[in-house]
Amino acid sequence: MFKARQTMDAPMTASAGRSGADSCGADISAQRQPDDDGGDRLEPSELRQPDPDGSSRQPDPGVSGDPVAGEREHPEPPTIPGSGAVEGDVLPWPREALNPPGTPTRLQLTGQRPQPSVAAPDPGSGLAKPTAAATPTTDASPDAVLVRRTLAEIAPVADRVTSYFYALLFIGHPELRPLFPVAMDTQRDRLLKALLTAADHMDNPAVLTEYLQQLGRGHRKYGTRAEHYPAVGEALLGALARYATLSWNTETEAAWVRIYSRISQIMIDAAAENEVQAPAWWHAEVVSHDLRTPDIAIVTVRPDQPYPFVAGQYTSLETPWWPRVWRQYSFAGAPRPDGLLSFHVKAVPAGWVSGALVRHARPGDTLRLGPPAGSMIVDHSTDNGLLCLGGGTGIAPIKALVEDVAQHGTRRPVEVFYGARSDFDLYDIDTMLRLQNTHPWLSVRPVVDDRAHFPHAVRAFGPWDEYDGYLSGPPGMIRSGVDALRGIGIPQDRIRHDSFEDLVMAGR
Ligand SMILES: NC(=O)C1=CN([C@@H]2O[C@H](COP(=O)(O)OP(=O)(O)OC[C@H]3O[C@@H](n4cnc5c(N)ncnc54)[C@H](O)[C@@H]3O)[C@@H](O)[C@H]2O)C=CC1
Repeated sequence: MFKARQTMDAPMTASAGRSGADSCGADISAQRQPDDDGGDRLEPSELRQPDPDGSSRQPDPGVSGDPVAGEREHPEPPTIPGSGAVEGDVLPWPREALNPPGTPTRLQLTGQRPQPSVAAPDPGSGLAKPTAAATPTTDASPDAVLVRRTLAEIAPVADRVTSYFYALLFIGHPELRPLFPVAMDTQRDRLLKALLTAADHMDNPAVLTEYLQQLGRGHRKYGTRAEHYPAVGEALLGALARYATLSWNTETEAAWVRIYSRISQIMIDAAAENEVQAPAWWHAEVVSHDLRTPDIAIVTVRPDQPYPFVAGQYTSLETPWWPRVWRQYSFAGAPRPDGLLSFHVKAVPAGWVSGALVRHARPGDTLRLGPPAGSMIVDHSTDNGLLCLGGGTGIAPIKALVEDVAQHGTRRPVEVFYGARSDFDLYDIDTMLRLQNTHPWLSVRPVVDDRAHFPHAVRAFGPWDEYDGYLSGPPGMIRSGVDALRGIGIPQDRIRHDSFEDLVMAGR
């Protein structure tokens, strides 16, 4: 172990030094919100809410405990959005389709209807589980075989590994504790999960590198500096050695040191490169708050400096009420000339950030935004149509994709299926139908379905062989949507959606 620890200092390279010198770690305390004094030592129940505008507004009364893992808010990669159309564009589906565009399709599912697909494990739960490729195969590298053996061994005790990892980290390096949220209960495994997920995919360098670069850039907003990485590596190896007793030996430890050195170096380099191009975070003032249902708000903000992004991407967002608790939201529109950004936020049960954004944010409040991320963007190198499935607030990036196609002025058919559990939940249908009226190449089909069969509605339409798929919504809908789109003939490599883990696993 000692040897391993020494070896893990390797990532401290020239670029690492650059990164550390003036990184946001120093700035973050300057940016800390008024309520943040000593906050990281408080338990959630002790939290006092700030009152940034002097009013008595308080965060979500429904918040009794911890942030919920499912709060995207956006499935976070463990811690990855003028028309030239001519009227009369021919849309490649039969006109005898069930309902005309714009008419809600009600799925009266019977025995004859498509059955729900078998859901894959929830990527949001537990540590990185060894994937199909975790089974040693002849083409897996020797290090990958060793690393996956460890992952398989610790999977059943994931919670304990996580607790031990953070205990080691914070006891050995208390100076790192303030970089993490006050309440770690559901956030705590994001870092570890990211590392283990990366390790599990070490034989897929293209995907791994892109993922880690994004992770490295994204960590700048937390105040992460290059010199923090060895401490994390020590805690990682300490936790693995403690719980993978059967597979842990010198050889395995050396393999983990090599992979962690690679992981951390890619993250450090990406952060250093990004530092000269972009701020670690942006401040953004809420300029409008449109409560569409009691639980869903469209929040529009004005960043304090230009915010470059591409339609289909998402960002991380921190409210003044819950410092260092970040959640991800997709941009609900393509970049616009006035620079404003909109987000669709649904207050989920016990959702700290979502509750605060829906129930307490008001014009004049200031949020923080992390860098843009995500690769669910329009492929402009093809003329293929876009088959888009947006479930619930997952319609937000789909709207951005539609605006993007419109801005490019191409005549590509775009077919949007907008799924919701009830008519009431189709909170943005008017906007989507307005877009449909403006753009002849666009069709919007609301699908009201509360039995999780929504993605299979596409089967009744088509043909879809000249379409690319874009999926956005709850993780289960994405998984079921991938199955449905593959079932109607769209190859995997033409199906786009967020979530690194889903992408990697589906790509094997
Ligand atoms: N707000 C944002 O910017 C974005 C949000 N998301 C995600 O979208 C989700 C939206 O949640 P809600 O609005 O509550 O959606 P919801 O739970 O009400 O579901 C929306 C639609 O998806 C269907 N569905 C749900 N689970 C399914 C499953 N397992 N298989 C097949 N179909 C399923 C439902 O039947 C419904 O038609 C959240 O998970 C959020 O993280 C995704 C992208 C962007």
